[in-house]
Amino acid sequence: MPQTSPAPTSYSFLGPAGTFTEAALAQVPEAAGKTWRAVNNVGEALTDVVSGRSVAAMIAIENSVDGGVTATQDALANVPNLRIIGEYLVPVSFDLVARHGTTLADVHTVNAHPVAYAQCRAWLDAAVPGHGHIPASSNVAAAAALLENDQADAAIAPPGILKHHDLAVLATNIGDNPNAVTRFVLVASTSELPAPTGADKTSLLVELPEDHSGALLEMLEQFATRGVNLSLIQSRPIGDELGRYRFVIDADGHILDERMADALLGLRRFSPNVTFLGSYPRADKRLIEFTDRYDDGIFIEARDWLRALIGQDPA
Ligand SMILES: O=C(O)C(=O)Cc1ccccc1
Repeated sequence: MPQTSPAPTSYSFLGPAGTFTEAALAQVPEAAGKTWRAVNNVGEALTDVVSGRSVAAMIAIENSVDGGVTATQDALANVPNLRIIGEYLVPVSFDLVARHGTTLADVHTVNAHPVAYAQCRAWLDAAVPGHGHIPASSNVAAAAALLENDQADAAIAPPGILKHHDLAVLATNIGDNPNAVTRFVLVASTSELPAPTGADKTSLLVELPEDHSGALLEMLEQFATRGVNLSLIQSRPIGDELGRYRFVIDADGHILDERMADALLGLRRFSPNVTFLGSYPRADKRLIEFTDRYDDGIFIEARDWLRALIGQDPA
């Protein structure tokens, strides 16, 4: 009998326990009661998915204060055959923690995940001027390291860290923006599309054709002429030479919406490299608004009209 490997059931997330990424995974009903695998970085999470070790991975993709999580955007560009199947929002706030006995005046070096550090910079500059920063792989790893070595005097950690580590809280709510939110995506290796809900998002990576004036405008026209609104557009260096960029794009709507499908056809004709990262329900469940002339029926009628003109009556 040929051996078939069992379908994966575990979910990977940036660990250890207590991270915001874990809180995002807790929002996924399908993950309840399954094994959760704590990993050290986005690359490891995606490798788990590609290798079939995990059914899906939860990764941070954007923060309302610090912007796109570039490590995630680049990893999604470089690991093929992945699809985003869900989006989740987690409000984030940060505490400064230290080993017992440390006071704020003793703090010279701070462990922190780079995305957390970027969100607490103003507070740190005021309260701990001249401090050094040691990057950590996650918010919880930053705190855990205080008990493993004495390279740093304090760490930026999520509220609730004391449930996981015997540390002292020096300050709470040190984030520069009290309304900070991080957006996470659940990534799987599947070609199955989540069903359209009317409140969907499509994520794409698009490269521009060789340098020519108006190329960016032409890319944007693919969306504008089909009534598709963009909620995110960010450039990232492709990495092979100076001055070459890909665009990370989130567009309102689902690939099964006619206007989005038509925009994708336009992009495919125009761009040397389009990656479809997925269509999935928006975390905020906000229904997509568009004017009547971009309704599915209008696209279908136009296609049927053309077919009739060339003698290919629709069946
Ligand atoms: O999930 C975590 O806790 C992380 O360390 C990643 C992160 C960093 C900063 C804000 C949100 C998520």
